[in-house]
Amino acid sequence: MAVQWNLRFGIVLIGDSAVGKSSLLQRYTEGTFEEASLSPLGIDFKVQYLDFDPGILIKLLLWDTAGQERFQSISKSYMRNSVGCILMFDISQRQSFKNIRNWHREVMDYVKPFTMVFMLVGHKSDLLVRRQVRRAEGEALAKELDMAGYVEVSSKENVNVGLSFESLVRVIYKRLNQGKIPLDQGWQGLTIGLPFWKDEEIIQQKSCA
Ligand SMILES: Nc1nc2c(ncn2[C@@H]2O[C@H](COP(=O)(O)OP(=O)(O)OP(=O)(O)O)[C@@H](O)[C@H]2O)c(=O)[nH]1
Repeated sequence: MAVQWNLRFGIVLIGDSAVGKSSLLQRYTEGTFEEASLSPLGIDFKVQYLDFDPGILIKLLLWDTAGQERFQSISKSYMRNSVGCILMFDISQRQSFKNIRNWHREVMDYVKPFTMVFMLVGHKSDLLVRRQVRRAEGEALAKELDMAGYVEVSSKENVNVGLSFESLVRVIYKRLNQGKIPLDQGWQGLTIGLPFWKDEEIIQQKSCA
């Protein structure tokens, strides 16, 4: 029987090739880590359910994009199907951090007029001795670009993996409740399934796929 969810959020993982997007997704959804993982041929996705506030089940559609240039047109179409973006760099590769601004600009341009909530992830935090980006720099950039936050994560050592997704989901949920996320018919980024209570009013189903 199909799972009855209240909300469905599309979340896309974006960042340079080899920052660890597939590894983070694998750790989060399957609890495993492999030293060598195959790059998706353009796009891959996983589903995860989150028992959120009491009585609210959120279905996450998690899109794993390929960082390589040749796949970028494919990745773009999935940005529009998402309300959240895990924007990732590798703390041991300064260039991947420098590229965050470009990724951010590209996503913002592409998703207009829809909303995108970003979480900045400094990945491979286990590589402390090879660190090329300070935590304070990550925090400052997330603030400057008005992101939901900055978190340092290691998929290898399983540090802050759930936190990175759940903090993003919490901010999206909060903004939805504040009416800051316009719901357009036909937009797949955020979908309301079973009606749920928000304060005094009930949020009804707008569209359900
Ligand atoms: N030390 C360390 N290595 C990691 C971590 N996460 C991933 N890696 C390694 O980084 C490499 C790249 O990981 P992927 O998950 O394939 O990276 P990706 O961003 O999906 O790469 P593309 O698909 O090419 O865009 C692999 O060799 C992983 O084993 C981590 O938390 N710590």
